[in-house]
Amino acid sequence: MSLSEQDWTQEEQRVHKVTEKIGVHMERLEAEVGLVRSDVVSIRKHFWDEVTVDFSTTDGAVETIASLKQQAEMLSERERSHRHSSAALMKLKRLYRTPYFGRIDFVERGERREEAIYLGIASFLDEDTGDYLVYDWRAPISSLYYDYGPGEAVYETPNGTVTGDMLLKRQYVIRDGHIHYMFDTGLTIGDELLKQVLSRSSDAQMKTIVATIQKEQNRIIRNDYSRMLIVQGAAGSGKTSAALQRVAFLLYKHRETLQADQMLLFSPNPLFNSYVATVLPELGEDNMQQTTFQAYLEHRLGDSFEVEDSFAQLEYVLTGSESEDADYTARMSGIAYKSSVQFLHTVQSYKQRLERAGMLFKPIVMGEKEIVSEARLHERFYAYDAAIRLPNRLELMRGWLKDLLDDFAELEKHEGWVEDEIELLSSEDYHRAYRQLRRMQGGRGATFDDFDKERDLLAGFVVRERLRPVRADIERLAFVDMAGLYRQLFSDISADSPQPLHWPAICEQTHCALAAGKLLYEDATPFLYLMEAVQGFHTNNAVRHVIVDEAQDYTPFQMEVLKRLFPRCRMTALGDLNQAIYAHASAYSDIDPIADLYGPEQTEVIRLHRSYRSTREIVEFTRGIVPGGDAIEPFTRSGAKPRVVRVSDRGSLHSRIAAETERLLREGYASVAIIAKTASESTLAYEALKPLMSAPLRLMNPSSPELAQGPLVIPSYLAKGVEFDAVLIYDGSGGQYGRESERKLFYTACTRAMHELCIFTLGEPSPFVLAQPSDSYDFDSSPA
Ligand SMILES: Nc1ncnc2c1ncn2[C@@H]1O[C@H](COP(=O)(O)OP(=O)(O)OP(=O)(O)O)[C@@H](O)[C@H]1O
Repeated sequence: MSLSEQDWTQEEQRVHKVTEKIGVHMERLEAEVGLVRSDVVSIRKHFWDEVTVDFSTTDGAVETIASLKQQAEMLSERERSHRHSSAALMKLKRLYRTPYFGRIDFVERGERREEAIYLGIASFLDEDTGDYLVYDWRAPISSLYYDYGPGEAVYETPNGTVTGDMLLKRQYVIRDGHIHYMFDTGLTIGDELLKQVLSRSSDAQMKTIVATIQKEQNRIIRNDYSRMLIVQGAAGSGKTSAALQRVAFLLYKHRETLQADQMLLFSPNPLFNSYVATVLPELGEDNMQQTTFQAYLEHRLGDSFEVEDSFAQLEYVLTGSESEDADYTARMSGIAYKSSVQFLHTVQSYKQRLERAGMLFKPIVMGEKEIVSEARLHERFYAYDAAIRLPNRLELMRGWLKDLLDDFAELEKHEGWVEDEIELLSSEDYHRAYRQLRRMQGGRGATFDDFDKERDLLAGFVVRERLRPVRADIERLAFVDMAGLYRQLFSDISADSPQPLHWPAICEQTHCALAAGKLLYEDATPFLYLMEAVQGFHTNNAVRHVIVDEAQDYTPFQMEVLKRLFPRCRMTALGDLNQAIYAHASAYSDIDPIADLYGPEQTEVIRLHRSYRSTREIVEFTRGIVPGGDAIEPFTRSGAKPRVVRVSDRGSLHSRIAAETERLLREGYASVAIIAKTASESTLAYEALKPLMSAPLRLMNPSSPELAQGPLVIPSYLAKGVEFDAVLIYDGSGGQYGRESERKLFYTACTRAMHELCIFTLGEPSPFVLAQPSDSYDFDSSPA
């Protein structure tokens, strides 16, 4: 629809008027922020001037504490106010540059007058008239913009449904107070604008999408009733984007009760964490908490075991070969089994059996001396009423053991070694003992003037110090032999359940790793689950919403652990079965294990079929790689066809890749990723390519904290969730991507490309390439 000159003039004038008002408000707020800041500085500087310190009398102490408290409260109130007004100022600054991006004219049923609603990243009120000059994109009425085109339209408010007619829907690109583009649109949110947005060059940070949210994405963002929302969507369909705008939406809708630190995102890797970290701040919200499942495993098990990480497992899986290595074959079978629902059920029934028999304990010892034998622990445990749950029995045992330890300590005081230790006490220890004694007696009458008493107290101190680690072990239930219980589980399976292939070798591998103090990645979560089932599940009630990105990579065990860990939270799980790259992927032939987590009543599944990231040509090529790919719809943005470049030796491979990278950089692409299959192949590629390039090349590995700008080399599994202007597959030959299990990895790597995709192959291309229609890519086998 073409817009008249008058429209342009009016709209320009409005932008001018609104930015002017925002400017006035900003100036006022800037002054306010300055004042509050100087208050904070001054209170911090003169904190002690205002406090009269007097601890010589009880009244003096009470007064001192009261004045300290008052001073601290005043400081924290000023600090809060500073944070608040600084955040408001930041928001206004953003609005000043881009006050709004959309407009709808809406007339409510039964009303005469239409209202023009302008949408921006935050609301802005005209103080003189009380009118909204800009509506927050998350306000109830703003959903009209995302859900409807001109015509009848409906939106939900807390007071019910509002129906009416949308007379106009207009989009703007406003930068620094000037309208760059403006057009009226139909039902979808301007394909034109979306095309422009998607055509731009990517960088190391994800962008907000509020101006161009699509209807199906809006359903995800505004869904506020399901306990579990599952988003199953094609690569590049906006799952992560929708989830992040959803966080912003929920923070807005529940602003009285929900804070950013009560929302937690589980990311596939730390690189991804940094990639998405700017989205919420750009929307004027604080960032939510971000972590990885691996970090959680480390936190829970890292003190007792060396926990293998998921990437080390993947490296093993991707570099080994079934035909050459029996260990490898057994481990692959073990990974699949240990990640299965069947194994989850086996662990659950094992736990039930432990209620009646089979618990294993470690004797409680001090050095060589046994304080409580294994047999006694065992006997005590099964002496409790069988109806008492395992964790509760252990809780009772903990109390019992602490009492036993006190009795033991009392007797131990008279042993010869104690006398020797007292003799050896340094003056520092002696003073510690004295201070401890004072503390225990509440600071009253503690003196070392009586020799016997002194000896007794020092003996108590010495024994207590010696028993400190024993007490700590009892506190953390270390007397339960968890490694033994996990090992025993495997003998149990031998007895009465169906066993996977290569069972003896799987048991052997598990035992060896445990004996070396290691937990293989596939064992870590089952082990944690068993530990929690026996000792009691850790829970976190503070977190109210958990978002699991790349949920297809989570095993049923991991999902179960998350469910139990966050019993009060709602969950959003984002996944794409076509990108299930782990060896345990067969655990999900569909999303059932995730869908079953909270049951159908509490679960909603939304599917996204449209892919926005890549050009039509790239989507048309990549969707052929995966089963069911026909359902993936490309967005109407065109670019060059993917290229397949076949070379015959590694030297040409490197020179061609270097030349291609340089070309792409010259053409203005900011992010060019050379994606290798594994970390070891990435290192090899990096070392060879670095000297051939004029631009600085970066190597990404599992411990890289953030995605580098510019050209980089990255292992395929680390590129998950992120995107690049151009992707060069380092070696897409049949040798590298030939096994069925590598299909999804190859798909994941190729779908990282936004504008250009080039697959280099050393020899025969992968069967996943050759299976594509030959007109879906350009083939080049000429020498460099
Ligand atoms: N409505 C939209 N408006 C503008 N850009 C969008 C929109 N939806 C998605 N995009 C863009 O498409 C790209 C892919 O989005 P995103 O990473 O959220 O997809 P995804 O489904 O999580 O992808 P993957 O599963 O492949 O990691 C991003 O650049 C994102 O900004």
